[in-house]
Amino acid sequence: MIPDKLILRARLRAERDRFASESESGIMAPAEFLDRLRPGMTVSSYIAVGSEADPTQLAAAAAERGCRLALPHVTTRATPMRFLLWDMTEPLVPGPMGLKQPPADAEDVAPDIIITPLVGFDSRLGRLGQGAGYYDRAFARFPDAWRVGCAWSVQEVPAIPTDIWDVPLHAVITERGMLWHPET
Ligand SMILES: Nc1nc2c(c(=O)[nH]1)N(C=O)[C@@H](CNc1ccc(C(=O)N[C@@H](CCC(=O)O)C(=O)O)cc1)CN2
Ligand SMILES: Nc1ncnc2c1ncn2[C@@H]1O[C@H](COP(=O)(O)OP(=O)(O)OP(=O)(O)O)[C@@H](O)[C@H]1O
Repeated sequence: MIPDKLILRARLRAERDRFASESESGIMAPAEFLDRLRPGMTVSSYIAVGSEADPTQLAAAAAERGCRLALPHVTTRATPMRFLLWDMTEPLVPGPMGLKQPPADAEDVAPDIIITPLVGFDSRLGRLGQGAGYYDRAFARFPDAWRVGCAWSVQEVPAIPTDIWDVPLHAVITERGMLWHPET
């Protein structure tokens, strides 16, 4: 039986905490990720909170290759997440749930690549997030963006339960490398 998303989320957060406290691993940019980057692309990253996998090396690699960086910005669940222009030197401001975000008056941008924090994933590139629907709604708004999840390898499970609104990822990057199906 496929466990319910709530139960799975709680288990995988605990798994992630344990892995992060025991491991020295970091996320590095795999060659297949670097191959996608083109100057002028807009790449949305995120600022890791707690035991989340830290995508800083992915964002830095994108900036080095001439991409513009963006970060997500949220206020309340009723308001869609925005993607705001950011360069790695600009200061961030505290947001809800311990997040660090660009100031609300930063420029809105349309991302070509969305690097997404994951609670869990499966080999079919199914994704489990925080459950607020921020990324699901963003993927519906930017259907042409390349969706790449970032996680620790211990966050992989045999099958993520899917709801009708779930949009699968194109790739997942962990400390072990990149999982994807190149024909997609
Ligand atoms: N680093 C990071 N930035 C992000 C997200 C994220 O998951 N991680 N988001 C993804 O949507 C958006 C913010 N949305 C969020 C929605 C819910 C919770 C949340 O419920 N957090 C739990 C604790 C989670 C944990 O223990 O790992 C909480 O505050 O109780 C956090 C962020 C945009 N920025
Ligand atoms: N395209 C959409 N438009 C409006 N609401 C949506 C859309 N997609 C998802 N939602 C809502 O958002 C919530 C998403 O729940 P779910 O448990 O699937 O989140 P998740 O995919 O794990 O996390 P997240 O998207 O926050 O990273 C659901 O309540 C769902 O009704």
